[in-house]
Amino acid sequence: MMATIAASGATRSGDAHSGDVRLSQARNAIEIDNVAVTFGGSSRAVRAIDNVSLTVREGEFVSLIGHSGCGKSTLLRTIADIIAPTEGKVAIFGGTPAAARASRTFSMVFQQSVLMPWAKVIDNVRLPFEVGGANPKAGNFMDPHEALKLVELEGFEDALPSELSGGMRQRVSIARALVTRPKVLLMDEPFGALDELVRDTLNVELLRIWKQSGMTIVFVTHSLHEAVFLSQRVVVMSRRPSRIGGILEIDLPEERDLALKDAPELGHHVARLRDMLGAG
Ligand SMILES: Nc1ncnc2c1ncn2[C@@H]1O[C@H](COP(=O)(O)OP(=O)(O)OP(=O)(O)O)[C@@H](O)[C@H]1O
Repeated sequence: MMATIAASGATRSGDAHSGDVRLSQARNAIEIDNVAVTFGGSSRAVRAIDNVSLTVREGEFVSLIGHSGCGKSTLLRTIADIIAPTEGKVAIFGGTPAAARASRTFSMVFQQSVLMPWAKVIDNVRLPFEVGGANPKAGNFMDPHEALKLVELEGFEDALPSELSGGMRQRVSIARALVTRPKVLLMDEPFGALDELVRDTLNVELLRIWKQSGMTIVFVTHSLHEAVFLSQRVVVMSRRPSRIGGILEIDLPEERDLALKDAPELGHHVARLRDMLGAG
């Protein structure tokens, strides 16, 4: 049975898409309706996720956690139109994931920064305009220089990826994801390969960008602390075939800085998530 803990009634300010968004009045950004994904043929079939239903409101920050191999990436890739559900359906602002992909409604960031090693940072950020069919003049897109400024990489436009640290490379990936001004950002363990201090810095930067942009973010992580620090809701997935084991509402203050990472309130939420994972 799904456990939903403590409604937060969270509100957000600084929304760049539509003014202040009160989540309770927001549109549904993502609707996942009874989705199941089975990989492989009949003799080697793997049921990765089963009977998953979830609604993410516009402007919300939701994290997915669960044991390794439980299907977090599979669920995210189903939203991103990379994997077609075997059963059920996914809607993004009421349309199909394929339509959302075509209209650049979402961007995705992966654990490894997938950059072109021979191309300068600025050209990596411009990539969606070069190969993705996004016309910088047609849409309300961001200047690539502005995207680099947002991730605090001003001055590195002409550097090659090999000249950057792992954290800086991941910032380039985020800038590239932001350049099309997506309404939804799907992030699959984006900071999982980074050391804790860099991860902390990027967590704070991501919250700032989220607040400024008004984006909806779905974030996969193994780190319970990271999930609690960033999110308004954390979705706990059970072991495979994965279902939603519970959802924890994070009723922490809206303004979050690094001091919160060591605060007892955050620790209580982490402990609750650990219990929920144990029960899954
Ligand atoms: N393309 C694929 N073909 C076959 N099986 C797959 C494929 N992708 C994922 N799986 C299987 O589906 C299950 C869920 O995988 P998934 O990568 O979604 O888990 P995860 O929760 O993201 O794992 P982790 O936390 O370790 O990254 C696993 O058993 C995996 O082996």
